[in-house]
Amino acid sequence: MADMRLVVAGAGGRMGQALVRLIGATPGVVLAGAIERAGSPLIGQDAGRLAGLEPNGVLVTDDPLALLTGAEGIVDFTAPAATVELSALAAQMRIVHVVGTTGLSSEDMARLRAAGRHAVIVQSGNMSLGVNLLAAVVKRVARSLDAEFDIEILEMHHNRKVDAPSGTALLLGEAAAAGRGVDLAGHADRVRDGHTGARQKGHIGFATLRGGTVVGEHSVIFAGEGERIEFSHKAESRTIFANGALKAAMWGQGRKPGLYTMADVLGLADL
Ligand SMILES: NC(=O)C1=CN([C@@H]2O[C@H](COP(=O)(O)OP(=O)(O)OC[C@H]3O[C@@H](n4cnc5c(N)ncnc54)[C@H](OP(=O)(O)O)[C@@H]3O)[C@@H](O)[C@H]2O)C=CC1
Ligand SMILES: O=C(O)C1=N[C@H](C(=O)O)C[C@H](O)C1
Repeated sequence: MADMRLVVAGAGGRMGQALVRLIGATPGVVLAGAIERAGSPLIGQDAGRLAGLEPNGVLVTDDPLALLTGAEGIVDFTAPAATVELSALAAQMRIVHVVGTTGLSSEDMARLRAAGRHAVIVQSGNMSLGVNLLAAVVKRVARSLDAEFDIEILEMHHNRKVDAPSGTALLLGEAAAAGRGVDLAGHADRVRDGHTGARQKGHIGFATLRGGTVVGEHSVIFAGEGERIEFSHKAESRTIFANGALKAAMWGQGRKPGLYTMADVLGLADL
């Protein structure tokens, strides 16, 4: 089978550069294009050189439509508005759209679901194997512990991150809520400030730290009477996310259109 031709959206960003490097080193995929937003100073630059490699001849453009006609997939770690637009183009082209972008609203998710009628969309707040396994463990543990155990989710990221709580923290919160059989939206304490009153039983709390160059760290804490169970994941490199994203792209090729998650890709969905 011919190599899967992939376009990287946000190719000049932290994740975009990691993807360009990994695509160059991964059998079965080839870099078919690189996109940045209109007006970006990166337009016209060589994507390989931007990623710290030898020039690869793929020049960054702001015209996704032209690139996607010659591609089987797009890997997208950008911003919510861009991701929603790209999902509509992926639907038009009937290709695979891997969405790593976080900070998506429920309206954005509805747009991705609609695009999934025609495209294969794989969306996850964290593409790593470790975090998706952690989510499966958290769901299972939450099923066994009642609301006497308070669930708190703590995350830390680098000082350039723009959304909070992180996509991973929310994914872990969804897993905990699913294990408990409740909906996260009605049970999440995403921010605490001032005289909040005592903790509400059954709620899932989030705490956000930002600083330095931390790639991504998450802990889920089950705090009970006289004991505490903690599960953590520490990302040491962005390659783990890029690796998951490429796995998702190849998994999606030839699959029925739909909105999928990394749990589907990794065979963890029924845990
Ligand atoms: N799911 C996962 O496993 C992971 C998800 N992420 C998420 O991925 C996203 C990107 O993270 P990161 O790489 O660190 O961020 P960066 O800011 O480094 O990169 C984002 C890139 O996307 C570009 N961009 C913005 N709008 C558009 C557009 N309309 N078209 C094309 N490119 C665009 C930005 O350009 P400009 O700077 O000019 O705006 C920038 O180059 C975040 O939402 C982050 O949370 C990150 C790591 C793992
Ligand atoms: O912005 C980041 O850097 C990351 N974003 C994702 C998130 O919001 O959880 C995944 C990872 O933790 C890095």
